[in-house]
Amino acid sequence: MAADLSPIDKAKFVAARRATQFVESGMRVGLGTGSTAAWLVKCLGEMVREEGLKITGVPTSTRTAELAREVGIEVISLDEARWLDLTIDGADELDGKMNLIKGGGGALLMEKIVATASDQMIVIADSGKEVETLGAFPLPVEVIPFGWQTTKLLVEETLIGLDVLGRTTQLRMNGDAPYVTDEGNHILDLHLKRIGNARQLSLVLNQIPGVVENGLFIDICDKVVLGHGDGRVEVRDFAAGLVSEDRYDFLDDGNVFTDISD
Ligand SMILES: O=C[C@H](O)[C@H](O)[C@H](O)COP(=O)(O)O
Repeated sequence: MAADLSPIDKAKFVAARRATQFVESGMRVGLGTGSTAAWLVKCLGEMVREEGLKITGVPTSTRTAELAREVGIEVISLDEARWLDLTIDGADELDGKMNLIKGGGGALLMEKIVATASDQMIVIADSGKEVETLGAFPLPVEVIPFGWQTTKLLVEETLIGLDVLGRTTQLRMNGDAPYVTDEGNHILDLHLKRIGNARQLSLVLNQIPGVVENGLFIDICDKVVLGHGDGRVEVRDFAAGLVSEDRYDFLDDGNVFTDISD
């Protein structure tokens, strides 16, 4: 599964693979969206098929639902599960307090609902996603299509009084048409460059009529599994700091080896 990967894909893969160590049989697991989460779903699928792992997955997008079914993971809805043991998902940016920007792939709304409905959220990412201050990655804000231009103006007006460096907002496009999320909404990408107070920004954005949710995940993530291009992978816990650092070796036959002790 891991033959001939570029360094960035290696980093994503080892983060995903290491995170599977936190998944136990019987768990209800929130399955994230994006290229890193796709590795996770593939690794979990392999464990279901070859090692008898028994889990039910709650996907955070139609893309992830399709992939999960394809690799053999039983899929249920959040309404069926109600509450989850664990969610594992990627991120576009993460800071030292484990606050995140998510939604680069348009799945922020379902991702935030699923992560919040979980006892624990683990973020898997390549080390390039780590930043000192959030904001270089454009912040996705999901808005309902009705009156989106007015909502955009209100968002821009709101940004004037806040601690951000840039204030450009753009409707996300899919070719010539506005991008439409799984829930039928549009996305405004906010180019803020630097977000001084992410908690305040998140609260203020969600008060604007027409805004459904924003991509700031504050105090939601409990653990980060950070992969590096050379196969190293760090596990960090919000409470304990750095918990472990392991290294995966990529063998010529495409197999991956490590001796993780926990
Ligand atoms: O909407 C998409 C999600 O928030 C993704 O988890 C995020 O964009 C990271 O994706 P990737 O793992 O592809 O960088």
